[in-house]
This record gives sequence, C-alpha cells and structure tokens, in this order.
Amino acid sequence: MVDLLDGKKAAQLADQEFSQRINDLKLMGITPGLAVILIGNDSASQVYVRNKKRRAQKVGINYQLFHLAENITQTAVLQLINKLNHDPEIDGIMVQMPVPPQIDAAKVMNAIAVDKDVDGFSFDNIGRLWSNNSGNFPATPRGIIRLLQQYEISVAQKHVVVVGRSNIVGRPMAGLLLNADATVTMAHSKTPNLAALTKQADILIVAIGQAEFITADYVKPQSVVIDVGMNHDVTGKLVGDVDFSSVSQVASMLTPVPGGVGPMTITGLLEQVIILAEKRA
Ligand SMILES: NC(=O)C1=CN([C@@H]2O[C@H](COP(=O)(O)OP(=O)(O)OC[C@H]3O[C@@H](n4cnc5c(N)ncnc54)[C@H](OP(=O)(O)O)[C@@H]3O)[C@@H](O)[C@H]2O)C=CC1
Ligand SMILES: Nc1nc(=O)c2c([nH]1)NC[C@@H]1CN(c3ccc(C(=O)N[C@@H](CCC(=O)O)C(=O)O)cc3)C=[N+]21
Repeated sequence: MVDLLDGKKAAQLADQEFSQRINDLKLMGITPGLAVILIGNDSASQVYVRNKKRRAQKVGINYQLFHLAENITQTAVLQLINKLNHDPEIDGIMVQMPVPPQIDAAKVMNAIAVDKDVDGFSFDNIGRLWSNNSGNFPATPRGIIRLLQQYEISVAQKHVVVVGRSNIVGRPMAGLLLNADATVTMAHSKTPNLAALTKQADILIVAIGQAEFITADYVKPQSVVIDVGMNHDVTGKLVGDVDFSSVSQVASMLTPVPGGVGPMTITGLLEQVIILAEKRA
C-alpha cells in the first residue's frame, strides 16, 4: 500500500509554526508584508492567488494584491514595482506567472529589489542558488523540500530524478537538491528513453504539465514520487502529471493532486516572506 505525502496536513503544521514566528515579530512592531502582482484574468492564477491570500492572512501576513488589467503596459508594471521596492512595509514582491505577451517576464522579475524578490526568480538569486549561497529561492521547490523533511525523507545519498527544466520548478528544484547532497539527474522533453532513467530514481519529482503522463512503468518499486503537475483531464477534473492509480501500486510514497505540492508551494512562499521580515528585526 502506498502512503500519501499529505501536503495539506504538512501545510497546516507549517502554518502553526508561522503564526508563532509572526506573533514574535509583531511584539517587535514588525508585520511581514507580501505584495502579489496579478496581471490579467488567467483562471488558474486567480485560484492560486486566492489560496495565497487566505493562507497569508491566516498566519498574520499583511497581504496586498495588485490586480492589473490584461492590457497594462510594461512601464506601468515597472513603476509599481519601483514603488513597492521603496515601501518599508513590504518584505516580498511577486509577479504571478504567466504574464501577458506585452510584458517581458525576465525584465519585470529583475526589476524587483533582490532582497524583496520573494520568488527568487531574479538572475541574482538564481546565481546564489547555484553557487550554494544564501538567497531567496522559489516557492515550489522550497515547499517540496519541506514536505520531504516533514516525512523524514532524506535526500542525501539518494538518486533524485527531476523531470521538467522550467525556471520556476525543475531547475531550482535540482539546485536545492544538489545543495542538500542529493545526486540529481534532470530530464526533459528531449531526454531519450525517459522511463529507463526515471526507473532508477529513489525519489522522482515530476513537473511537466502533461496530465497523468507518468505511469507505473516509469517508477522504481518502493520509491518516493512527487507530483507537481496541475492539469485538467478531459472531464475537467484537476489531475497531476502522475497517473495516481497505477503509480500507487508501485511507489512507497506519493503526493496526491490536489492536496500535495500545491499547498506546500504556498508554504514555501509564506516561509520566504517571514524569513525576509525576520531580517528587519
Ligand atoms: N503545484 C504547484 O505548486 C505548481 C504546479 N505547477 C504545474 O507543474 C507543471 C509544470 O509546470 P512548469 O514547470 O511551469 O512547466 P513548463 O511548461 O514551464 O515546463 C515543462 C517542462 O517539462 C518538460 N516536458 C514536457 N513534456 C515532457 C515529456 N513528455 N517528457 C519529459 N519532459 C517533458 C519540458 O521540456 P522542454 O524544456 O524540453 O520543453 C519542460 O522542461 C504544470 O502542470 C504546472 O501547472 C507549476 C508550478 C507550481
Ligand atoms: N510568480 C509565481 N510564483 C509561483 O509560485 C507560481 C506562479 N507564479 N504561477 C503559477 C504557479 C502555480 N502555483 C500554485 C499555487 C498554489 C496551488 C494550490 O493552492 N493548489 C491546491 C488547490 C488547487 C485547485 O483547487 O485548483 C492543491 O493542489 O491542493 C497550486 C499552484 C504557484 N505558482
């Protein structure tokens, strides 16, 4: 029988810790501030942003949403970021991805002050991650590391295969794992014979955006499988990148979708905001 890696439960535990840390900050007159910039009306983004707001407010973060029109100019976005960069009440700034085509995502991300770049998407923070220096690191990989810790699954001495090489999940995931002494292999759409590789993974992390793509024949018996995917199947149901029913027959531990990596992504974000606010103390 497979054991679930319950992200919802782990996130609730983390929220208790965060509430305590924020209470301590408030005694010093500090309230952690998070600014979320949402551009346009992407329906998935609206769900995520709503979840972030609920969780941030629950633990006592000052959450500010800036919802900008789909046709906003790049100049206006940069002006807002500049204002937030200078706002002493704001510890972290993030721009929800994806952004509309007139917005240059790299430019916007690098306009955020390095210390307030709570997503860790700026070139400076990417360099800090890959040189194993301290910095701000992306929410999803942070949340996954925390989920594994919560279940006392060590990555050191393990072979971890990460499928997907995006800037927001796959690449930073590999960097954090490497820094935690895992042996890491990265795979992507051009990787030949993917199943032969993923079958060697003690821990398999999948972030490809292909509904239920990873079936039991990609998975080593008794391994740990982390499903980052958020897709809708033909019936409109939310499903991961992993075929839950077949993989649960071979893996020892597996994240569900929903209730797995999603809630832990928000945990990763809130934790990074709190760390930044603690630097003000
Ligand atoms: N739970 C959460 O908190 C989050 C969930 N997500 C979800 O995770 C998934 C991935 O997101 P994201 O990282 O942004 O994805 P991207 O679409 O940016 O990147 C997908 C990556 O997967 C690779 N890929 C695609 N198809 C295959 C395949 N058949 N075999 C092997 N590799 C493949 C691509 O390869 P190549 O580079 O060669 O094109 C690419 O590197 C999505 O479902 C997304 O919704 C994303 C962020 C957070
Ligand atoms: N700059 C930026 N930073 C991000 O961290 C970022 C982003 N852009 N763009 C999109 C992805 C995706 N993401 C999620 C957040 C919450 C859930 C989440 O709450 N999921 C719940 C419910 C999902 C649902 O009901 O649809 C769950 O899995 O249980 C999922 C995914 C953050 N991302």
